[in-house]
Amino acid sequence: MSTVHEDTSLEFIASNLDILATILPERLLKPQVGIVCGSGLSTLAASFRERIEVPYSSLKGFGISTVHGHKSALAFGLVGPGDGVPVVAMLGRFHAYEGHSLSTVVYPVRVMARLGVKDIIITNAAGSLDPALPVGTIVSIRDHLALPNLTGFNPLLGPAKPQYPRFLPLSTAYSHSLRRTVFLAAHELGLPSSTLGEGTYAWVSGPTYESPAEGRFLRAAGASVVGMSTVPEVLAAKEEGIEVCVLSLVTNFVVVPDGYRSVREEVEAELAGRPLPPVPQVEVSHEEVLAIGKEKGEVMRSLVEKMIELLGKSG
Ligand SMILES: O=P(O)(O)O[C@@H]1C[C@H](O)[C@@H](CO)O1
Ligand SMILES: Nc1nc2[nH]cnc2c(=O)[nH]1
Repeated sequence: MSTVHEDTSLEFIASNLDILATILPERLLKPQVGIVCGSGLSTLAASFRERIEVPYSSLKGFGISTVHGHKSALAFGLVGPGDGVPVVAMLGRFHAYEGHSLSTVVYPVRVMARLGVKDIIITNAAGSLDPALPVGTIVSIRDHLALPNLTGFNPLLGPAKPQYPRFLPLSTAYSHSLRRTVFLAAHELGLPSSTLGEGTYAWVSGPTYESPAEGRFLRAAGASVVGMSTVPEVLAAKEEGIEVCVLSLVTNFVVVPDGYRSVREEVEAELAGRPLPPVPQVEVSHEEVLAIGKEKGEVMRSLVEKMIELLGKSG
């Protein structure tokens, strides 16, 4: 487990506001939109105006992100024309598989809430379980399937707190209004319709990628993409009353063969002098995930920026 100080009281979380007030100018101190950058996607914050990066190490209660493709800093800045919309981005997130507790995983979202963030755009790299969502597609998430939550691993476990609902409904977790904004932004940018899909995100703990049987199971259960993050942040944001949008970048296909070729038949055919064609041995890697993030990061960035612009206009 993380060695981070695990005080999640509102007072402790809010003490970061005092630290930030000594670093940031007034106009950056009250971000309206929060962004969580997924694996390889920290360039989402590359074009913030008046950008100021604050390392997690200079704040209280933050972990350190240990995954390649994640930095450990918040980036503050302005997005869009005119005065711009004040925003804050997590340039690196925490995953439970790194050994972080779920309180640490969701902690930055709670800090964003104290800063006054109203809307959050959570991004991730994910594997596709649906041939209609090929590599490079950005998937606007409309629902989730969280096996860890169903089996007792939920960031909201713990004593009831008066400021939060005890039983959080999730039927509206993925803001309908923000999901509309995603498609309106894509339209304004003239993105081809194939760039953007819609689907359900399955959260698994990782760090292993799915076995073929697990992939088949998740697909049969209704998941469109699968990843190792996001859902804890969604739950905390919803609990904090923040409107949530999730964008998954498909970086790979989950290997889901329809069945298994019998190795007995393969060996017997070979011995009989009629060898069968070799079965391709496909494996996903984090390097591949990061490479697609790099390749598609610009499209994701323009989409997120256009969304923020539209949110700024609608107040
Ligand atoms: O932080 P995200 O969810 O974008 O990262 C994904 C899930 C794992 O952390 C990693 C696997 O390649 O990418
Ligand atoms: N669990 C999981 N996470 C991913 N993140 C990026 N690709 C994948 C994948 O195929 N499976």
